[in-house]
Amino acid sequence: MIITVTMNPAIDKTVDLVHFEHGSLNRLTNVIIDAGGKGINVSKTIKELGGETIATGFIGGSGGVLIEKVLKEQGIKSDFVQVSGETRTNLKVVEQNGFVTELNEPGPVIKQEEIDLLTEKLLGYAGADTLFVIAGSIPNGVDKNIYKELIIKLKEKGAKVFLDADGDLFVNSLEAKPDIIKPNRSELEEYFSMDYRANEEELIKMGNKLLDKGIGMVAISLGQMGALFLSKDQSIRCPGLKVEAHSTVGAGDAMVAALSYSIDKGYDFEESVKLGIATSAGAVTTKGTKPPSRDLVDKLKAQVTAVNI
Ligand SMILES: Nc1ncnc2c1ncn2[C@@H]1O[C@H](COP(=O)(O)OP(=O)(O)O)[C@@H](O)[C@H]1O
Ligand SMILES: O=P(O)(O)OC[C@H]1O[C@](O)(COP(=O)(O)O)[C@@H](O)[C@@H]1O
Repeated sequence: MIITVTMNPAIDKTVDLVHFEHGSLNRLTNVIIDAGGKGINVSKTIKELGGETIATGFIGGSGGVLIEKVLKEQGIKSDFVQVSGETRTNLKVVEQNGFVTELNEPGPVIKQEEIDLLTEKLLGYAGADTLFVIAGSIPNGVDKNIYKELIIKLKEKGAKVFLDADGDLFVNSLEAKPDIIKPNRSELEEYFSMDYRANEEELIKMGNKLLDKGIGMVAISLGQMGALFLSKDQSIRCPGLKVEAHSTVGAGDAMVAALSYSIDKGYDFEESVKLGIATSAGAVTTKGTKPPSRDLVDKLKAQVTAVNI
C-alpha cells in the first residue's frame, strides 16, 4: 500500500500570460485550479497509472474542503488531519516563452496536537508492505526535524520511505536513511555546497556519497536533460524525452509517483526508471499539475533510452 504524506498541501493556481512585466499590470489569458502539494500530486499520478494510494497530511478551511472534494471525485482515498488554519494557495505564472515563476505560500500554523494526530494516523498504517511518500515543504510551526523523526518511527515498523524534500528538511531527514530520495540538480548542489553547475561525473559522485550514507536509491532529476538513477547494484542514465512543454510544475512529483508505483508493483530497476522518465515527461505536456494519461505514459515509455553507467 502507498501512503502519501503532504504536510503542506496547496490549491495550485496556474495562470498564463504572454510576458510577465515586473512592477506593472499583468492581464492573464487563462487560469487553472488544481488540488496540489507534492504528495497529493503523487496520489493523482499513481491513480492515473492504475495504482491505489491513500493521501494524508494536514488540510484546513475552504482550500482543504476543495482538495478533499477533488480527490473524492477522482476516486482517490484520503485520510487527512483537519487543522484550524487555512490550506494555502500557490501561484504558478506561466509565460508564453515557457518560463514558469512559482509563488508558494508558507501555509497555516499547525498545532502540536494536530502533529500528534497525524503521527498516530501514519503509524497506524505502517507495516512491512507499506511505502510512505513524504514530500514537499512543512507548514509554519512544524519543526524541521519532523520528517527525520517520522521516518525513524515508520522504518521501525518495517515500512519503506520515499523522501522528496529540500533545504534543511532534506539535510535533517537523510540522518534517518530514507529508502529512496529524488533530489533535483540544484537540491544536490546545495546539499554539497557546490557554487557551480555540476557535471555528470560530479553528480554521480554526489549521488554515490548519499548511497554510502545508507540510502537505497537516489534518483537525480535533471529537468529536460532527464535523470540519473543510482543504487548499490545498478546505475542508469536516461536522457530526457522531447515533448511539447506546457507546465513543468509537477514533473518531479510525477517521477516520484512512477517510482513509488513501480516499487509497489515489484518492477525491476530498469523498468521502474523508464516509467519514471515517461511519466514525468508526460506531466510536462499537461496544463497545471494534471497527471498525464496512462496511454500517453505507455507511448512515451517506448521512447525511453536507459544506459547503464
Ligand atoms: N522540459 C522537459 N522535457 C522533458 N522532460 C522533462 C522536462 N522537465 C522535466 N522533465 C522530466 O521530469 C523530471 C523531473 O523534473 P525536474 O525539473 O528535474 O524535477 P523537479 O520538478 O522536482 O525540480 C525530469 O527528470 C524529466 O524526466
Ligand atoms: O511544498 P512545496 O515545496 O512548497 O511545493 C509545493 C508545490 O510543489 C508542487 O507539488 C509541484 O512540485 P514539483 O514541480 O517539484 O513536482 C505543486 O503542486 C505545489 O504547489
